[in-house]
Amino acid sequence: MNQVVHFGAGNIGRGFIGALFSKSGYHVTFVDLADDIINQLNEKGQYQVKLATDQQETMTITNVSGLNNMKQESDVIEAIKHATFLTTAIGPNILPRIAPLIAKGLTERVKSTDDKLYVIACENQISATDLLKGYVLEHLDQETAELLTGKVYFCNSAVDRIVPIQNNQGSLDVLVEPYYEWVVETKENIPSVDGMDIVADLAPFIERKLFTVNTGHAVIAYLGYLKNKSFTIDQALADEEIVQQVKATLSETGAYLTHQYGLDPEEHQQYINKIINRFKNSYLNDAVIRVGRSPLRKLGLNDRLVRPATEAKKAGLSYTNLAKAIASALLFDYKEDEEAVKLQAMIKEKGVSQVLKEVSGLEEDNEITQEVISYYNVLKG
Ligand SMILES: NC(=O)c1ccc[n+]([C@@H]2O[C@H](COP(=O)([O-])OP(=O)(O)OC[C@H]3O[C@@H](n4cnc5c(N)ncnc54)[C@H](O)[C@@H]3O)[C@@H](O)[C@H]2O)c1
Ligand SMILES: O=P(O)(O)OC[C@@H](O)[C@@H](O)[C@H](O)[C@H](O)CO
Repeated sequence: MNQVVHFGAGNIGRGFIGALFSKSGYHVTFVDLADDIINQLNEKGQYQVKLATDQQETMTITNVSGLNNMKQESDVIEAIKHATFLTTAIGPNILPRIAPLIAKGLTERVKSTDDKLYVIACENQISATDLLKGYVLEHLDQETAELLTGKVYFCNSAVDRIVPIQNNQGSLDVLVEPYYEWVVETKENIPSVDGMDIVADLAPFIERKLFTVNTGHAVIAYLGYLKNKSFTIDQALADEEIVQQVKATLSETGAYLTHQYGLDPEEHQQYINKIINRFKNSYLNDAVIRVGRSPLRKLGLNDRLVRPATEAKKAGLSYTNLAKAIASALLFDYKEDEEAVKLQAMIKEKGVSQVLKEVSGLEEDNEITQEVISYYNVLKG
């Protein structure tokens, strides 16, 4: 049986990527540091993926097992030696931490086989696999790095499926939305996996996804949080002001995307409408505090808020609603979120303007910065 090593046995790992591989006839070895999940994967060897619909259709995911990367390093290396795919869905900030072990696995693998391995980071970040490759190369000597050529392929990807935080007392089962899209960039003839779409150029796909699904999601999460910290996304969308703000923001990202990639405006509008309907799914129970998580990452230069704003500005397009979205992200002060706590401490110590410079790469005299600050003061009240 073909093998996959997947880092991150969380919501997307179990509810999306692992599930697709299992359904395509692969054995999936999940690698995670959460003992409870790893033990259950090994004891049960299966779990359920349940769709967030009226009927709650359920699929059983089999041929799964788990390894703890902190305690079973040599087993992970062995698994990498025998895999066809190595995937991650662990969070972009964690990639540097798993890179040393992946490097060890690749070092052993290229000594023992010429079989091809496809590495795909399934994270909400532009060029996540390239970033992972860079971290891995830092841990390889020149000779081993050269041996990867023609044997190990690093493919960027875009993943789309809403999987909320699970409310099921530590069970392995995962509730997911029915919709999914997984686009992988490669020119190689890679083994087919049900649900994986191959493209030669990912840029329009990842930007369309990140600057529509994730920008829209962030607007609802941050404005929703300001209205009620315990809102879910669908509850926030019951507020007409938030609906209008999401639509206005997605018109701005839409104008940039159509300008940049020559998308058909009508088709893109249908894509936006479909996504707003996905957000309204009340079965998902998706908390604004999950969607707003890690605001420092989300305020990054290349992420869902700042990049479309800077790109729209460059193209002479409107970015005022994106500036408002950035301002609302700066107000995310959820105490259980490490990055939110850090962000608020930075704002208190240095002021918004300096934070925008350090976190988002926006200079003080940038017109975007000035708009963000004026919205920040209005929203702060
Ligand atoms: N949930 C979604 O709707 C969704 C959709 C598309 C993409 N994504 C992306 O997928 C990635 C994962 O998101 P998620 O929602 O599944 O998060 P999650 O928190 O449910 O899963 C992350 C998993 O990684 C594990 N982990 C963390 N640090 C680790 C380490 N050092 N070593 C090993 N395991 C470690 C955690 O224990 C957890 O099981 C993120 O990049 C996210 O942006 C999420
Ligand atoms: O995972 P994040 O923190 O980058 O973003 C939060 C949500 O917007 C995200 O998880 C979406 O649910 C997902 O990207 C849908 O495909």
